[in-house]
Amino acid sequence: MREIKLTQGRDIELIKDLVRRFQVTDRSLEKKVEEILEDVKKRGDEALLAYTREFDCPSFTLEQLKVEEEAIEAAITNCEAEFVETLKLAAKNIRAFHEKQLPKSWFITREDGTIMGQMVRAVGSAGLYCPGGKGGTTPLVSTVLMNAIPAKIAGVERLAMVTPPDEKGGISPYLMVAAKIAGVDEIYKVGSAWAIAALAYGSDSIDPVDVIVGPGNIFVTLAKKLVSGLVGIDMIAGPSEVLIIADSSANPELIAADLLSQAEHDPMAMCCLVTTDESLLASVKSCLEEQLRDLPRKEICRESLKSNGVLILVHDLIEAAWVSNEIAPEHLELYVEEPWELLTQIKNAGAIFLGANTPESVGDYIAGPNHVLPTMGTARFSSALSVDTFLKRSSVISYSRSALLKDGPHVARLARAEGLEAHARSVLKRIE
Ligand SMILES: NC(=O)c1ccc[n+]([C@@H]2O[C@H](COP(=O)([O-])OP(=O)(O)OC[C@H]3O[C@@H](n4cnc5c(N)ncnc54)[C@H](O)[C@@H]3O)[C@@H](O)[C@H]2O)c1
Ligand SMILES: N[C@H](CO)Cc1c[nH]c[nH+]1
Ligand SMILES: [Zn+2]
Repeated sequence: MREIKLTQGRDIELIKDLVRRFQVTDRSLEKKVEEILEDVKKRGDEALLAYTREFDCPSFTLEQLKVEEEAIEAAITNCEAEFVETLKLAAKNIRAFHEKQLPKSWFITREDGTIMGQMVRAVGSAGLYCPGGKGGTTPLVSTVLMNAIPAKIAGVERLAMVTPPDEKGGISPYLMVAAKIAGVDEIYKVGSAWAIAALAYGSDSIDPVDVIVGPGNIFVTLAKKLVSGLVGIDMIAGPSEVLIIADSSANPELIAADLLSQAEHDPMAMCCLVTTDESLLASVKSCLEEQLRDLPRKEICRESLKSNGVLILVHDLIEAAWVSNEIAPEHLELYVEEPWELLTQIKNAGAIFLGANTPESVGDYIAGPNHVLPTMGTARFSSALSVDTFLKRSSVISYSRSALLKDGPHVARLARAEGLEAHARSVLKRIE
């Protein structure tokens, strides 16, 4: 892991590559993703089949693309009762949290009788990306709930979920059970950038959607970025990130465990410790080595720590907050004696976890807030997936006769100042 000592105070040069991590993403990846999108736009299902065979399942056929209702029913019948209980508990907490986000339409009436307001409506359809891991080996079941529950609360009529198939062309039955609990309407076994293309442009088998949400690896993330504008997207929810601010009260074993919990997502995951205590750095390093030994995904963790793991020493917690605000991490843990006090210094982070009893994992699965979060520094300007992601607001305006008589001349004056005579006449014809 890289070590940085900010002994001379706020030296932005020393953390520049972390702050600009999105800009330094390999441009050739974006080019590759562009080609995939173009190919799916042109060839539709044929391209989906070719990429799926090349990357996920060599024997895949188009008949396997859509998950049949019978397969979903079988998954539900065969699923362990305890697992269903856990999913239902997570769903309940996620629903309770997101229901609070639902905004209302509103209208105001002026004295002259004009009515104005904002009408909130859900998008018609949403595409939900659920990561499957290489070859569908590690599906993120919890992400099904995080994607679908806010969409349902918003009132989206059609939820189409995509996830990569495994080597045999199947998907985890847990994904199907979660999809059923969350109210997903269609499930397609297709992943990566080509799945995003299918949701954006449509293909013979998959109708296009209005909004695409959900996290994914760098290919999924770049694809979402590129189709954004044609469809809505939630945000740049790429490879996971955690930044932990710790003081001398923190337990190095738990810091190491929390860093590894994100490192295991992806070789591109970013794990960062910012501390005021130099001795903690050494302890965390040895705890990482110790814990890595028997982790099933230790190779992914090692790669992530090697390429994107950083230990930063700072003078005080105010400086730690500055570092974190510059990096704008997806997840921020405040593992310090007075986390609520430190919270007042935090400006940019997707989700913030306070104190020794709040490992980031509780947010991944059960607490209730959404785990689909902005990465690569985009927490500077974007937020967690929410009910809002699936809503649009239309302005509503209704003029009375007396209001038009009063405002009409002003409209005409402004329109003529802009050289737009037709605008002026459309009002004047009504009041003259
Ligand atoms: N930011 C968030 O909110 C959030 C939440 C959960 C997970 N994540 C991240 O989501 C990601 C999930 O990744 P994953 O791999 O488990 O699942 P994934 O579904 O995103 O990626 C697997 C797909 O990518 C394809 N792929 C592999 N190599 C490719 C290549 N060279 N070109 C094109 N496609 C290729 C695979 O064939 C498969 O279809 C991780 O990075 C994780 O950290 C982020
Ligand atoms: N930590 C991920 C968000 O970066 C979410 C997740 C799903 N499952 C486990 N973790
Ligand atoms: Zn996680």
